[in-house]
Amino acid sequence: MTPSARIAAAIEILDRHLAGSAAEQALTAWARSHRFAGSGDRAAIRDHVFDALRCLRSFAALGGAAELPTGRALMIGALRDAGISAETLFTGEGHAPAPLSASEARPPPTDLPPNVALDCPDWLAPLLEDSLGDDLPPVMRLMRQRAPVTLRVNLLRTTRAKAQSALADEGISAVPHPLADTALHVTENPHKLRNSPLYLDGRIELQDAASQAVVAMLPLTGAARVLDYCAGGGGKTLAMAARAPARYVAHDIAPQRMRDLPERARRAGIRVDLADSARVASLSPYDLVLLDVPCSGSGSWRRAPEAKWALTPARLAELQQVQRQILDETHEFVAPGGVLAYVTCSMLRAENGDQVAAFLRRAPGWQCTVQRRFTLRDGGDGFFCALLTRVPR
Ligand SMILES: C[S@@+](CC[C@H](N)C(=O)[O-])C[C@H]1O[C@@H](n2cnc3c(N)ncnc32)[C@H](O)[C@@H]1O
Repeated sequence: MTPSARIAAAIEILDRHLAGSAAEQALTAWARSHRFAGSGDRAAIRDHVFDALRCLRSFAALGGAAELPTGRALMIGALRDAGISAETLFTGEGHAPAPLSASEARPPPTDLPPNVALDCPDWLAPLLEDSLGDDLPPVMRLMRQRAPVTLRVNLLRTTRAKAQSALADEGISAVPHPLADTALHVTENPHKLRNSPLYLDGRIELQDAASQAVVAMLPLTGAARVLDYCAGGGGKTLAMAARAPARYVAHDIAPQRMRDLPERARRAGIRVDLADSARVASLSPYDLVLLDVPCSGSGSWRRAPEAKWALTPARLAELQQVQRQILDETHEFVAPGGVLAYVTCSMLRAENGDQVAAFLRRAPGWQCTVQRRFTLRDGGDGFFCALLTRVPR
């Protein structure tokens, strides 16, 4: 496919998304009806679509969208944002999009309002500013870019240096990431990872660097029993188990999310018990309970940009309620002297420090010993981790 034809495909997919389909669904539907498109075409089109979703407001404004964005406006805006003249690709020739109309060809505004330029929803700007202060503009600028591809090296199976060199032998370049001693930042050929023997035999996993840094903060040494209460796919369960031996118990309100965990654990040389709520209670107390709670995901909007635009004040309030509830229903599982680790991939104070402060007011006999927030400026996704210790009586 030509660059213009890829843009035309992205326009079609974005229009389908703007009409209500999830972006992944719209991409899959397009690929099914265009089987001639090769993997390189599909990857390039996907990049166009996700770039546009990350930068929805600014691209729409640069593309001259009136009220609501359209696929065409987004792609015209994307080209202008990259300093490329849209006329060179919107030629109408072959499979290229139709030439620009007179209104589309009008020069774009030169000074976009700050929330538009930063692709920040208006209602969220004050909340993000309250949380990030002067870091808001640089963090939101980074949020407009693609997320880095980062690996976690399974230290049970290899070392970071050996993994780096084995990857290089396969043509995959990676460099140590400063945020965690297990992290490698992939700088070349990330598309080769899925078929790499290192991935297939459990020596590496895809995992964000800040996510790994959070796991490195957990007091695992000497812990005999560890519960991952919101385990999901089990990324953090596996990362913990690769750091220190213990009995690892994984739970999730939606157990089907953990369906790949046994196979991933087997590949990684790790044992994990999957447990329902009754079993979680019967196995308590735990030395460490990890609560990687559901949240706005504001730290990972680069990877899931639809979530940035879908979040509403009502949904945020609902999430805060679930977070409170999870803290309240699990803290009794922690042994005296043990730790409740409260983690989000959010940068919003309302889901982080405010939740911890409110929990400490509700639950006497607990203290917060460590609290750290990561932003995109640290080199990974945005995360928050607070270690709450149950003071022995
Ligand atoms: C942030 S994700 C977990 C990601 C996972 N820890 C990882 O590292 O791959 C949050 C998870 O919490 C689960 N969840 C939501 N509400 C819950 C609840 N009340 N109790 C337990 N798990 C819950 C969701 O199903 C989701 O899988």
